[in-house]
Amino acid sequence: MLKQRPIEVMQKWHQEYGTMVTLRYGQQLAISVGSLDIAHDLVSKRGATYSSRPRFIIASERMTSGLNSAIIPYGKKWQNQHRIMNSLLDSSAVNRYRSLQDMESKQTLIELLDTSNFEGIISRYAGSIVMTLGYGIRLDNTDSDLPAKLLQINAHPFDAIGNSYYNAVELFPILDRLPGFLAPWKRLSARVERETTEFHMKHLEIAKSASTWNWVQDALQSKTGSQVSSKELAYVIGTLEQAGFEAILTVLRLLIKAVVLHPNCLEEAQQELDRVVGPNRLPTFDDFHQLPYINAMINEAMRWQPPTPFAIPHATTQDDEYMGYRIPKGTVIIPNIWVMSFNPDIFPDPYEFKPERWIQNPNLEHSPFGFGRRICPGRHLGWNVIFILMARLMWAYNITHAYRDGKRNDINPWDIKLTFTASSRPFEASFQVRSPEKKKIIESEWQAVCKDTSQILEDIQPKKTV
Ligand code: HEM
Repeated sequence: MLKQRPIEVMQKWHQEYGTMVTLRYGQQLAISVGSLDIAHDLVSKRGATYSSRPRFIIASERMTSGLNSAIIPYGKKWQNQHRIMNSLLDSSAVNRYRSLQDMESKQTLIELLDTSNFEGIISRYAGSIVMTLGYGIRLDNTDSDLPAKLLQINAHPFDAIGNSYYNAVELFPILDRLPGFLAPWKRLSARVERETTEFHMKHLEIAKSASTWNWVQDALQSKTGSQVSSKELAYVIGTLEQAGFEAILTVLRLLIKAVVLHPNCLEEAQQELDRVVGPNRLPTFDDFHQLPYINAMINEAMRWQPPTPFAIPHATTQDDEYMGYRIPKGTVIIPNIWVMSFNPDIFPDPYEFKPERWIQNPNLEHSPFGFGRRICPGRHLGWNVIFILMARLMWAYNITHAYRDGKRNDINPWDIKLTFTASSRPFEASFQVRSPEKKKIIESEWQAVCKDTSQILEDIQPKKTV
């Protein structure tokens, strides 16, 4: 059962007061929006007004030099960074990255033949894809500490945003003028800033001197990318690495949990895979449109336990009026994805994991990637990386509860770490290959696939026009 956490308190307020709940803390006004239509009306349709972020003195200005694309205000700097990110992540760019995901998902399949300890394995998968694209650095085994480091670097600013002690500084910015010995956050922020900058700069340099294509080199060849400073570019790519890695890992873990807890859904997915793909080959990206149930599972997982329950709060840059209400400049807008996801009028039995609802009603809508101009730029890559691995895992394996000393390791579906993001706490699962024939296919596919990072990057770089 859910416990009363701040997120559920807000849910109660929405049930009591309706789809828009106004909160006031100090001088700051915030509106939690619990309806998809209203979020679209405001954030998507009135993008010129609703695309900034609240001022984050500690998380943005101090900890990340005002350069973390996800939390900087709307304006020229964000537009430049957005242009760079978009050219690396629009759907045509993302389609070129498929061969890398093909190889990495095959490695994941082969690793699971020997162990069910999936956490390190999916972490390597997600980390290797973003680090290879970003910098040409492949993680070919689970020993690398880079995935853990990416999580840590990403956590610093977002933990600061969720920290009520630091929020006092955001509410009363005058506190930030206190001398260092009375303002301990300054020392901590300076350390975080140093570590984050060193981490991103180190990888930027590696990527620059790499012999093959990567995101850094791609960006440097563009007009905008060549005009921003090295430090800013290091942060743009670094933000993609940390945000992308954490989000992909969170959704993969969530889907594995959903599959273990809902064997009927795994069975349905396997029937679809057996029908469309058959026993003699792995699923590929070409099967995407013939696998609606797998796509419905991904949709439903992100609805059932939204990875970013409040998106990232937006802020208004001018006064506005909506349905007779005045919304002043500087209002924080919280697209409350959590509340939207559990609306029983749109999603009956909202706490149940029911992929079939997306098949029964193809017009069903939700928005796990946020809204408007700040919508997640990594959504196409994220979906592909998750789709191909889940399709292959469910084709190849039965994924069930783990047993220890004959006793089933039960999983509490709602054991979630809820901060700025919602991520399932570690749990165990068992992966058993579905047949000796499938094992052979996994082994032969892994043997045949090109594992040479340089060759793969060479092939996926944009083709020059002559
Ligand atoms: C796979 C699941 C993912 C989910 C559920 C997700 C979700 C989100 C959400 C809700 C936002 C905030 C949008 C808003 O402000 O309205 C966001 C922003 C962002 N995401 Fe994702 N994301 C995912 C994958 C990725 C990937 C793979 C990358 C990078 C490769 C990425 C990079 C970013 C960045 C840079 C932003 C900030 C955009 C801005 O402020 O302009 N995300 N994401």
